[in-house]
Amino acid sequence: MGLRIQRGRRPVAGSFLQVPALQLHVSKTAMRASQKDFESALSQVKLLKDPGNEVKLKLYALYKQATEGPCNTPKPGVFDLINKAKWDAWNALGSLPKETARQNYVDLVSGLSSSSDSSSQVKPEADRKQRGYETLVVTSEDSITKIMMNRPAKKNAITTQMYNEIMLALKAASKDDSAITVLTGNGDYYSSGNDLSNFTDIPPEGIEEKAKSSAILLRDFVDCFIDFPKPLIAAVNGPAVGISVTILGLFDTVYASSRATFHTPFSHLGQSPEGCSSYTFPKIMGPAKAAEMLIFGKKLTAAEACAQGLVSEVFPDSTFQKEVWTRLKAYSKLPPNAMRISKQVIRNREKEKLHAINAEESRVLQERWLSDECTNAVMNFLTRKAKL
Ligand SMILES: CCCCC/C=C/C(=O)SCCNC(=O)CCNC(=O)[C@H](O)C(C)(C)COP(=O)(O)OP(=O)(O)OC[C@H]1O[C@@H](n2cnc3c(N)ncnc32)[C@H](O)[C@@H]1OP(=O)(O)O
Repeated sequence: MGLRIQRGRRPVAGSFLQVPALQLHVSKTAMRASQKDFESALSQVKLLKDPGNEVKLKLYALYKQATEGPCNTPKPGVFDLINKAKWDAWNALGSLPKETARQNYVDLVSGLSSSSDSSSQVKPEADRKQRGYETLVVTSEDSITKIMMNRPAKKNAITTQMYNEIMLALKAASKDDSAITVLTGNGDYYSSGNDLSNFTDIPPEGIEEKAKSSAILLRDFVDCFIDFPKPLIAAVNGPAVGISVTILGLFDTVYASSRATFHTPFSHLGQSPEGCSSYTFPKIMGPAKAAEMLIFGKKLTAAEACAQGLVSEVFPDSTFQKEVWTRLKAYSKLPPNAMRISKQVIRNREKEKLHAINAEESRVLQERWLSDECTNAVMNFLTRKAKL
C-alpha cells in the first residue's frame, strides 16, 4: 500500500488511492490526552499493519493539527495530487484545537490497534486487492504488486483518469513491501494507447490549454516510470499501441504473449514519439529499426520485437499467464534490496538524460496536438472513419 508507517519516522500520508471525503473523528471520551499519551500513540502507530489510505490521511491531518495547529501552508498545485489531498485533509480540520486533535489522534490509534489485534490471524481478501481504483485492478501478493489496466471493452485505452491512477499505483508500489512490480492488461489487449477521446474534453480556456495540460500529464506519467526504483516488468498479454509500447523501453523486463503486437503509429496520428522512445528505441534496436517503428509506424510481431531487443521473451499465448507468473514468483523471492540496487546501478546514470528527453518530447507533442494533421486523425477515429 501507499503509505508505510515506518519505525523512527513521523507518520505521514505519503501516497494513497483516492481523496476520501474527510470525516472528522470526534473524541469518544471527554478525557484530554496527555503529551505522553500522544507520544505513545505515535510509537504505536509505527507498529500497526497498513490501515489504508483513508485512515492514513486522517492520521496525517490530526498529527499536523495537533503539532502545528490549523493548516498554514500554501495549497499545492492541482497536479500535485498527493500533497493536495494531504493539504485538503489538514485544511478540513479548520480551527479544531490542538488538544482535541491530539485526543482524536490517540483515540483513532487506539481503535486501530484493537482491530488490528483481532484480525492479525487472517489475511483478508481486501488486503490483497487494493480498493479505490476505477480503471485498474491492483493486487499485492507473493511480494509482487500487479497493476492491471482494466478497461477491456475499450482495449485498455488510457484515459486521463487511468494515467493518474497508474501514477498513484506506481508511487504506492515504490513504497510497499513488494519486491517487484508488474504492469499488465485485462482482456484481449495489453493497451490501445492513449484514449483518443481524451482530446475531446476541451476546457473553457481552449485547446491550447488542453494541449498544455496534456503535455504536463504526459511528462509526469513518463517521469514515474523513469524514477520507479524497483524491478518493473511488463506482461504484454496482447496487442500494444502508442504510449503503452513506447514506455516499454523504461521497463526492466518485458514478457510478451505470442499474440502481442507492438505498434507506434505516430505519423498516422499526426503525432510524434513519447515515453523516451526517441532515445530508448534507437538504443535498444538500432536507429534504422527504430525509425521504421517510430516514423513509419511499422507494426512488430512479438517474435520481431523480441529479436530487436524490445521484448525479453515470448511465451505461447495458451500458456502465457501460467509461465509468466511462475517465473515472476521465483524472481520475487530474490533479495529485494539487491534487486533494487542492481536496478539503480544499471539505470541511474541515464536518469537525468531521460528526464530531459521526456521534457523535450512532451514539448514537441504539445505543438503537434494543435496541428491539423493530428486533429484530423483523431476526428477520423472518433467518427469511425479510421482505425489503425
Ligand atoms: C495525454 C498523454 C498523451 C500521450 C500520447 C500518446 C499517444 C498514443 O498512445 S498514440 C496511440 C493512440 N491509439 C490509437 O490510435 C488506437 C485507436 N484504436 C484503434 O485503432 C482500434 O480501436 C484498435 C485497432 C485498437 C482495435 O480495433 P478493434 O479490435 O476493431 O476494436 P474496436 O475499435 O471496436 O475497439 C473497441 C472499443 O474500444 C474503443 N477504443 C479502442 N482503442 C481506443 C483508443 N485508443 N481511444 C479511444 N477508444 C478506443 C473503440 O472506440 C471501441 O469503442 P466502442 O465503439 O464504444 O465499443
